Amino acid sequence: MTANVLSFYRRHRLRILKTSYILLLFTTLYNVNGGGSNTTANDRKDNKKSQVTDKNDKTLPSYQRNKIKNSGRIEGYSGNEDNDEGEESDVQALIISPKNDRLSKSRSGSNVEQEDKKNPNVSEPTPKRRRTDFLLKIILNDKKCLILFFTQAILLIIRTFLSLHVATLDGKLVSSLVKAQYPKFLKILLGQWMVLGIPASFINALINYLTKLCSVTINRLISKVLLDKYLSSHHTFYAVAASTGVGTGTTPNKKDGSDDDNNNTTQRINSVSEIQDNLTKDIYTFSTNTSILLNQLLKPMLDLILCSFKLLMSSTNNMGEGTLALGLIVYGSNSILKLIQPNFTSLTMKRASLESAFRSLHSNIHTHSEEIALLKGQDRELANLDFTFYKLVLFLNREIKAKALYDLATTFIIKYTWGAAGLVLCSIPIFFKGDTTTNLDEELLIEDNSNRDKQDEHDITADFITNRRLLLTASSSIGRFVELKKNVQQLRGVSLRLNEFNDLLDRNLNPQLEEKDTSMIEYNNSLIKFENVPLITPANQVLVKNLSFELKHGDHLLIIGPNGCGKSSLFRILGGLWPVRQIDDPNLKTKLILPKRSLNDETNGNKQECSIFYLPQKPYMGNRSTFREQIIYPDTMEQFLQRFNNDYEKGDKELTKILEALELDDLIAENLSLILAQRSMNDQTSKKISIQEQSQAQAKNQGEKIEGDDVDDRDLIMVPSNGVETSSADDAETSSSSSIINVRDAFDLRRNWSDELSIGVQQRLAMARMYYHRPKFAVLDECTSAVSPEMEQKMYKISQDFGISLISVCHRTSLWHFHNYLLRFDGKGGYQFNKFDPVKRLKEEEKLTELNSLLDQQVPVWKKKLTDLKIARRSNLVKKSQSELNVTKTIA
Ligand SMILES: Nc1ncnc2c1ncn2[C@@H]1O[C@H](COP(=O)(O)OP(=O)(O)OP(=O)(O)O)[C@@H](O)[C@H]1O
Repeated sequence: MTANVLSFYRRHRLRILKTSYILLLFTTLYNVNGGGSNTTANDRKDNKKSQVTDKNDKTLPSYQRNKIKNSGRIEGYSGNEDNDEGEESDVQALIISPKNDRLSKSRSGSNVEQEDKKNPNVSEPTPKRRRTDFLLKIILNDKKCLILFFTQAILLIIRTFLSLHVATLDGKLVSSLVKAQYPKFLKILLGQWMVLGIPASFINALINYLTKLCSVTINRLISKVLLDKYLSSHHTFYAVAASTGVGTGTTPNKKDGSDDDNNNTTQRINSVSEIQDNLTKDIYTFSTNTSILLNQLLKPMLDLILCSFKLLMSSTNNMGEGTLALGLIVYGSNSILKLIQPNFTSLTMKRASLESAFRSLHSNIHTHSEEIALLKGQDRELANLDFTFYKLVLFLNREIKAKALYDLATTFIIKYTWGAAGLVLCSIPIFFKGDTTTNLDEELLIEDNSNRDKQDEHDITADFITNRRLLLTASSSIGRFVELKKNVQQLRGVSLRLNEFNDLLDRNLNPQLEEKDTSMIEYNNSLIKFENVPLITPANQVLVKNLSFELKHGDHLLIIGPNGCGKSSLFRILGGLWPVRQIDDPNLKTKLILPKRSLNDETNGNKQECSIFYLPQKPYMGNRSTFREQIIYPDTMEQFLQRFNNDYEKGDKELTKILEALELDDLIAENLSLILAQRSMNDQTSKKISIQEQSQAQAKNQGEKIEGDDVDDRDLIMVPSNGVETSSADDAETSSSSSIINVRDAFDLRRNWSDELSIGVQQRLAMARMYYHRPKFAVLDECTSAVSPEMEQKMYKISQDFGISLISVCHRTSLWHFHNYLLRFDGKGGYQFNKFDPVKRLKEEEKLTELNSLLDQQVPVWKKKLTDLKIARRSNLVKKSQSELNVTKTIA
């Protein structure tokens, strides 16, 4: 039986060994991909362990901990050194939960239901399988990407064959060295080894180039898809920001400490920064890691297969079995490594989330620097920053600890255990030389003893070097597999983040919303009609149960009411930012008729006229855009040129007219003077540089070495000239006078508009925008609050002269006479909509004011008189009773 098996094995030895290698390789590969699920439990164990050890973590600067504790303003922070456990568990809860609870929520039933009930925009949770498709689909659907991967694969195969050839040449080289065969050595070195170097270097460089090209291509593809979705409509990016940013929490609540609460808080804190990271950092990391994936996967696989096959075919006996044994050792030790491997997927997600939270706080300070500075809120901000930074550092410490043990084990096992096993394998033919020749005829061996010895010596040296080299390659390939496992998990972490973001975008894509709303929404460019429309906030607060009114083009509506009654909310529904909800009463039908929202709607390539325009209290000023782009926003330059038949002058004239009407023509002069100042600065710099260049040339001629700060000065010349025409640097002295400057340059100037212009000027500039677009309806939400009363009157008057129907919220009665309809909210869910006679109403208001002031003046006077009278009456009574007493006394 044993003999049969042995003979079968001998007959099919090569096939059995090859199949075993491949099976072993694929099992290892499977572990690379499937390791994540196993490690979750380990990771939790790690986290628990580190939670205990980190309780006494003193690695943080004490000032941070003290600062956080002393501030006592962070919600829920115990502020007690002994009570670190609470804080730890809170931070831990935050860390354990994935970055974003969008995913975890979608897996936990009850939370989803509650959340979905609250937010009707949230659709059914997306199955996990769909998520994995998104990035893969993008890559697989792109031909260029596939070609790049395919070429990369071919090049990697060629490189592996070249490496094998180099290994064989190495063996031959050393063998000829040992035998002192110098001509043969030189022949192999120059004739084969060096020649092989040419294609090898070319292929290496090409692989590097293709990997980078692949990374850029994937980056471009994913960025395009996500950005297109993100900015697909005015609703999507607003809803995405609102859905992640709604909420008041700034720091986790320590005491209730539930995971979900913490998750929600993390999500809210991170929202803005998270989106930025998703659209920049995550895409970059994903594309870079994906582009090197093939290299990481294919190279070690090919190396392993080819090296082990080569070892199998080796002239040395039992080398194939030895390699298989080595493979089994590797498999076993790899399984041990798995036990202590941290979950890199979750580590990547958590780190990214905490980093985003920290960055988000920084950008918040940057955005609101003036307000915070005026409120002297730096201590509070520092405490918040410290707290967030503390959480990040705490997590990083844990991550380092978890990785350190793993790295230690990996290094020892890969470098030393596998290295030693490889050396033992290589030494077998040397130490057991007799065994390798047992099959040879003994007689022949005795006869050719001296010759065979020489031959064996040659074979053994060459084989040893070749085998050693092959084993080294195989061993480093297995090491790369272990690395690959880590990278694949990290890649999975990033792709989960991107998939979550994609799901969020999908949920907020406008078409879904419109589909739902088509029955309730109609478009009419000359009419705004609310029919039984409830005003409900995204937080489900009912502001007005049932609102109905109608406004035709040519009418002007004034909206008044107390703060928070829903004036701006009405505009949000009108602007399509909040969904239109169906009224509760089944007998009533909800309908909203409104003008077409978008300014940029195009039919057959022609831009349609603007139908509705919104002016908020704080106008949006796009920094880094030109003055012209500021006024024509959101139109592009192409649309501007199209409107004025490519005639800049005509367009700028129109803009100047608008600015003059708003008394903003000063801005043109201001821009021109800024350009002049900037240009003279540039002139001076170029003059300075030309002088320095001259002196440098002179110094060179004299053989002197010049030391100077010319590099810094050169940097100055990089300041953009903002389209100002300047003469050449040669006649720098005369350039100021000779250069031409015109109004067009003033409109081409780029400035930090939101920082450099006062709110009043910004409001006027926003009005200029409206005049430029000349919409049919304009929503003015306290948009003139920072403008002088005279200018305000002028602005409203011009608007009406342009035929714009105004829907305004304004507290000043001086603007009432511009309106003929009134919508009045009472702040308790009720409203009145009437025709509005401003003259009558104002007269009544004036009467009321007069009466009020009269009362204000008269009431204290009459009050005083009443008091005096009371006193007088009391004193009269006393006097009377005294006189009566006297009379009685006299009578008596
Ligand atoms: N994005 C939002 N999510 C949830 N609730 C909101 C949102 N925006 C506003 N609200 C709530 O809706 C209510 C009405 O807000 P709105 O801005 O419409 O008031 P307003 O009448 O314009 O007040 P004001 O005159 O002070 O501007 C407020 O209670 C506010 O808290």
